[in-house]
Amino acid sequence: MFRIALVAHDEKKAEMIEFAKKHQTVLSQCELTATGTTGKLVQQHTGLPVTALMSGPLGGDQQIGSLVATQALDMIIFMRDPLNAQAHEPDIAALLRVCDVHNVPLATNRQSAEILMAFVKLHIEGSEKNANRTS
Ligand SMILES: O=C(CO)COP(=O)(O)O
Repeated sequence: MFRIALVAHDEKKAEMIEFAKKHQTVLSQCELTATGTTGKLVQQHTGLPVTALMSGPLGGDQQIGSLVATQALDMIIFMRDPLNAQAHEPDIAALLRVCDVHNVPLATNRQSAEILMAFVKLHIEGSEKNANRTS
């Protein structure tokens, strides 16, 4: 099962919700973790179970980073706001860095996120086909 983290800055929360709704079927077959507010919103709007950690500015990005460092996540969908400065910029930079350190796929915009979702979908469909063949 893919372990995916969802993170969205305030200006990108609506886009994250729309993204989660669009990919609800695929995401329902994944284990979802998120920063606090993103997680609550995705859960509210989709009904998907999401483990919501601390809010980003309060340490949520660092918690996601620690999951990356311990190989507890397979990919991160991070809808970043490139136009507004964030108070917790150092935490964000650290999260991006730790993904590169551990070679964990990280999408920081919608189109990259779509490509990662297409990969996850293909993978899930492939596993289902294999399961049907062997059963
Ligand atoms: O700030 C964030 C990522 O840097 C996101 O945090 P929230 O999901 O709690 O808004």
